[in-house]
Amino acid sequence: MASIPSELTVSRLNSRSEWRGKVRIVGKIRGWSDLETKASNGDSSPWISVQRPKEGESSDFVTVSFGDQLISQKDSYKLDYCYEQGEEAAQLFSREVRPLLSGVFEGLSASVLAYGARGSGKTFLMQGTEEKPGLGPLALAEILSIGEGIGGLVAVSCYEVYQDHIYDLLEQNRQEVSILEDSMGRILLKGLSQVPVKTLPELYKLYGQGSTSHNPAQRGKNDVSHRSHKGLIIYVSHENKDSGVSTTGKINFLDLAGYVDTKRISIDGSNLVESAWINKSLYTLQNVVKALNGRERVPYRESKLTRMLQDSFEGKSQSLMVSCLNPSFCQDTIYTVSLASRSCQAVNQLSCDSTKKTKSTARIVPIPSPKIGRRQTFSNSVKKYDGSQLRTTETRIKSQLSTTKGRKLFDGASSAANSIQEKVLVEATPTIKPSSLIDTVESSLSSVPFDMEHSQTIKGIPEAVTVEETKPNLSPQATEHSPRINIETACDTISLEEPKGDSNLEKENNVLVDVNVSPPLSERLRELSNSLKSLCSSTPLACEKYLKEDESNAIQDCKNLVDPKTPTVESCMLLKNRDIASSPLEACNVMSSSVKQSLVQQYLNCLNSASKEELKELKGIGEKRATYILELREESPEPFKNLDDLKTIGLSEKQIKGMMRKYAGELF
Ligand SMILES: Nc1ncnc2c1ncn2[C@@H]1O[C@H](COP(=O)(O)OP(=O)(O)OP(=O)(O)O)[C@@H](O)[C@H]1O
Repeated sequence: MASIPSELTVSRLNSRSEWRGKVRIVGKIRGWSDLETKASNGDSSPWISVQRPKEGESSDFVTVSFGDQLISQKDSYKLDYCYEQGEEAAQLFSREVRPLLSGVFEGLSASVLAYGARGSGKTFLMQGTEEKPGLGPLALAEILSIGEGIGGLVAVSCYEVYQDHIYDLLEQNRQEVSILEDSMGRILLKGLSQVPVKTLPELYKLYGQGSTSHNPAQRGKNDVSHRSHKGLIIYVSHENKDSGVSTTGKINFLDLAGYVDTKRISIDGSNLVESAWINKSLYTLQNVVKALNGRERVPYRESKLTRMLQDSFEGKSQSLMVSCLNPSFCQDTIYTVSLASRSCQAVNQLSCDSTKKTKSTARIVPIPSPKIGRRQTFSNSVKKYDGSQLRTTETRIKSQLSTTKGRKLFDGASSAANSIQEKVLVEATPTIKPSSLIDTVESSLSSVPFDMEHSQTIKGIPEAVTVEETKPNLSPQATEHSPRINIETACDTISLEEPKGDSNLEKENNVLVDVNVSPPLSERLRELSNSLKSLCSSTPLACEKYLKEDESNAIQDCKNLVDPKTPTVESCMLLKNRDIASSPLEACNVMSSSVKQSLVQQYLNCLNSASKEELKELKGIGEKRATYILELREESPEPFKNLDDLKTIGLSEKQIKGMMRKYAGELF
């Protein structure tokens, strides 16, 4: 029988004791570059110091401190470990990455993420050079040598995440990759090629090939800086000769784009959008890491980055986050390490309390086992719904508005995104195209929100859950790819925090979710989801169709839903409201929020697709803003995903709120 080398299993088992939570967070101080060594004239003492726990101390953490004549106070942060200058990728690999590999051979997923300020050595650590290979090549070399012994097949994918779009770097035309989820909850990356590799030089060749896609000459004129997250996935497939069961495991190496404080550094319009996307995905990632060991719903869907990593975080998967630190003064490095420390302490606080917790919320997500072939891509086994038109949104909104409270609707409208204690029951708000006014039974079902008070009256939602801030998932992608009602996602909890001054960090460290409360929210919501699904399935045709396996049939079926006997929007909403609301007033409130979201979404869709002349007719959008919006749309097809995104065109929160009030008021 082909078995996994015992030293790997042993090292993995040994490593588990160091793994307090699902995510281990370590620091890595970058070595001096040749240029820096020359410039420093021999005086190159780092501004970061690392204190390790003294013998006899109970703490396992290391403390990272910053001190320098340039900053007055000394800040210190706790991490699981910190690698100092002189400790290179090879050491980090042996101690942190090698232990993950046996899991990969067992069919599990793992991920290694490097993040940090610009120039903090992320690429050097992850990719390295041919002389000094980084973590990705070191892992591949080890996987190839083990794979050879057990007859395993190894393949790789390379991708980048640019402004919330994923591109295949091994395809010359930079094909866009879509994230799909099958009925088992497995994440499939449609359009991402997997190329078999047998030797390390083959990987370097592919890297070179992939990096030509980064060649500015091959990109558009607005694409000069092109900061993006870049990833390498190594897949290992092998068959257990005894059981005949074949498994595919994978390990994801992600070189995250550097964090830049856009408030501190002046950057031009296009870079601002780029940085905003990068920072948004980094905040989401931080929130995902914080939520992973808790009962909170993990907000994977808030960015493509975290969504695509979902199955590398779930189940038995383990992740390593390496916080890369500049050896000389860099404000963004302090911010990076403070994020790392917060995530680390959240993870560890939660894992310390794990003995008090009820059973884990983690699902074991089976990993797809594609047959690895030349440029093979995952086939799309997931149904997709094309948003067929049943009736006009306009009519629906007007009729809904007649039952709601007009102006009050938009108190706090600057954030459908920010409204505290607002919850969406299902994952996606309808995507309403101004031209066609799409409406669907599903999107109507999807647009029913409820607030925490309501949520606490629903069977299955624990009252003691503290949700700080929540926002509806307005992502059109979510609608596109996930036609089924998914209540868990709706309850994603994110903290919409801006980068804070470091003085606030201590305070924030204390704001943690009370983990002693049980049972897990996601589990209880899953029960609720199932009861709603059965409710839907008791109505003929409509809801059921989304669950069909065959995509084209489903699309055709949805198109056929013009049958007047199809359950109407109202009937579906009524059914739902009856479940959610305990009184007519509550039902009315639920409907109000729903209408508010529909209007917000319609407004955003208009910003994302209307002509310049139409844009200028919108309140608050003049000639300049309309031009800028068109520029933003050239860079990203849908730059406005929530009302907060209007800040990128220079509108304040107050202005956004005022605009939305007028917009809603004019309907009357
Ligand atoms: N351990 C090291 N020893 C010597 N030089 C290093 C080391 N790590 C990184 N460098 C050098 O520091 C510079 C920045 O490194 P790198 O490009 O990896 O940073 P980065 O964090 O990926 O930057 P960006 O965010 O801009 O992509 C490079 O010139 C690199 O060669």
